[in-house]
Amino acid sequence: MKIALLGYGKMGQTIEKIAESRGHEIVARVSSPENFTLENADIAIDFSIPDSAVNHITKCFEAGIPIVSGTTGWLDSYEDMVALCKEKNGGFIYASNFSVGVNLFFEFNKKLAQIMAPHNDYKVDMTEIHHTQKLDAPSGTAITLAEGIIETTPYTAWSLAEGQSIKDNHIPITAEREGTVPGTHIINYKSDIDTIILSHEAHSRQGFAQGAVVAAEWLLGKQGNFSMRDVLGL
Ligand SMILES: NC(=O)C1=CN([C@@H]2O[C@H](COP(=O)(O)OP(=O)(O)OC[C@H]3O[C@@H](n4cnc5c(N)ncnc54)[C@H](OP(=O)(O)O)[C@@H]3O)[C@@H](O)[C@H]2O)C=CC1
Ligand SMILES: O=C(O)C1=N[C@H](C(=O)O)C[C@H](O)C1
Repeated sequence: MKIALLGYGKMGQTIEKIAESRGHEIVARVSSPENFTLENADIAIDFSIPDSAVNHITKCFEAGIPIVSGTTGWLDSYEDMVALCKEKNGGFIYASNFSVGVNLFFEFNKKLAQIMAPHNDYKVDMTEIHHTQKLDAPSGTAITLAEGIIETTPYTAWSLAEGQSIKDNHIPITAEREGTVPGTHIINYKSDIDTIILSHEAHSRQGFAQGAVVAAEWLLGKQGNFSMRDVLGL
């Protein structure tokens, strides 16, 4: 595959190595808002910044290039991008986290939430820990985890825990920024008697990048809006 990398920072560069090791060619490395060309690309992989994601996705649909989007922090426009994908017969996968381990963790999270739903003596809270360069909070992964809990429990929303009191039916999410941490997510169910903890700790960016390349290989030649559940057959 000929791949355009939209965003060539920590993730773009890790994806480049993995894509080349799997026999793909990088035909564009984009790291500025200036006009860029998708000429010669079979597919685009976007790991850039929240403010550029919608523009990147729109340009790909207009150029008929399928796009794998890993950028977080732009999800207010997600439904618009899904509609545009349909209108333009595009190919699209967004995932807040492309690693296989985290996608399994998403499934465990939903199952645990289902089991915990009747036990209202347990209160849920979440902590995500990332490197200090991260622009958005909470992480996209934490938002996906919260949505997985909201599906089957009396919780109706999530709120960033920043000292103020949080409504009983909101899931508090604490976002910590520390050194170079690639990504850690911890879900606590706490009662007066005990705490149940489900956690995932990424050791590097390898899993995110590998998952994005696998998603791109899977998406090539398909039309529609897909998820990592489709890619992994979950
Ligand atoms: N879904 C997933 O599995 C994962 C998602 N992410 C998400 O991916 C995104 C990128 O993460 P990461 O690589 O760590 O971040 P970096 O800051 O390392 O890289 C961002 C890149 O985007 C570039 N950029 C800035 N503005 C634009 C623009 N307007 N158009 C194109 N490129 C631009 C930056 O260029 P410059 O350096 O010149 O500013 C830089 O190359 C984040 O949103 C992060 O949350 C991260 C890991 C996994
Ligand atoms: O910015 C990061 O680094 C990461 N972002 C994603 C997110 O917001 O969930 C995925 C991963 O946790 C790393």
